[in-house]
Amino acid sequence: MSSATIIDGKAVAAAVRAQVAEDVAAYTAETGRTPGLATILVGDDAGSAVYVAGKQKACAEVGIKGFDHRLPADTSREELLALIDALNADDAVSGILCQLPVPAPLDGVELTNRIDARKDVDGLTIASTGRLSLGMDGLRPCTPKGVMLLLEHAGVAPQGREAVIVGRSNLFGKPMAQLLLAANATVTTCHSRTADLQAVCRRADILIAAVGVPHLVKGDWVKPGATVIDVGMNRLESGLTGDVDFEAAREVASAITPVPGGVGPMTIACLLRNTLTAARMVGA
Ligand SMILES: NC(=O)C1=CN([C@@H]2O[C@H](COP(=O)(O)OP(=O)(O)OC[C@H]3O[C@@H](n4cnc5c(N)ncnc54)[C@H](OP(=O)(O)O)[C@@H]3O)[C@@H](O)[C@H]2O)C=CC1
Ligand SMILES: Nc1nc(=O)c2c([nH]1)NC[C@@H]1CN(c3ccc(C(=O)N[C@@H](CCC(=O)O)C(=O)O)cc3)C=[N+]21
Repeated sequence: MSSATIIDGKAVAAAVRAQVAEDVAAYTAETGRTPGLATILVGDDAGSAVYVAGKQKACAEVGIKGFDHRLPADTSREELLALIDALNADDAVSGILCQLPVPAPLDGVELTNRIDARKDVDGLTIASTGRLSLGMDGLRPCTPKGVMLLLEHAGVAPQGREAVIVGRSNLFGKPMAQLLLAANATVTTCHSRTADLQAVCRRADILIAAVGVPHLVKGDWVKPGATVIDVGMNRLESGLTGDVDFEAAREVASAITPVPGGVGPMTIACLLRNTLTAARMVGA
């Protein structure tokens, strides 16, 4: 029985973070400035709080100053827009991230779009999204960018390959499709209305699951020799689980990411890198 190479996202992310730490030190020595990342977390979702804490801790480790804004779930739209305006104007803040989803009736798209495009370290504003789809340079969404780095690390070149993404969110699926298209893959994006999802998945040389349904992707959905990327982050009583049946898929795939320790750590590493890029753009 063959078994896939496990793509060690934790190790790749550690290497990216070490490089960012070096680059931040050089930037600070040269300019006398310290890059800063402001995170905005509205409400008390436990999962979101863990992610934001992870982001803040990672900042401290690479010499980026963290500004941790936590607000109650009933914070008004006006108050949040005013906070974002203040952060946009603050020279100590190079990057701003509004953790999604935000509690109803707040509009995550509206809030995200209030962020100055030069400080958009999540790459989720209309401007950044448009730049990506037009093939212009700019800040790219962290998780899709992290997946591209993992593919590169695993020696998987997307050019000419069939890439199938399950999930079409603005946060991940859509920008992932754009990055793979830019890298000359043939891209299919699936969602809850896709007919015969299993058959579409089986076409994939690169299969990416970002759904939020534990173990949706079964072993026999994977084409033998494919690369499988599991973006899913499902907090079950048994622990953190992805969207792929890892034990079954690893017997069929040639390379696969685990959960945890796969894509998640790359998201944070790419966020740090985007923050330094933003600092260079805004001179903060
Ligand atoms: N590792 C990381 O850094 C990150 C992890 N995540 C994780 O990835 C997962 C997806 O998150 P996100 O991208 O925000 O997705 P959303 O929850 O916003 O969307 C889920 C997508 O999956 C599709 N979908 C739902 N059920 C099915 C199904 N049975 N068959 C096929 N498609 C289905 C939906 O289709 P439709 O559009 O038709 O409703 C939708 O496009 C979550 O587990 C999340 O926690 C997300 C971002 C970063
Ligand atoms: N504006 C915005 N930007 C985001 O980037 C964003 C967001 N909103 N909302 C939610 C998703 C999810 N997300 C993760 C980040 C890190 C891990 C991560 O570090 N995961 C670790 C495990 C962490 C743990 O143990 O809980 C791992 O997979 O090894 C996971 C998920 C960012 N997101």
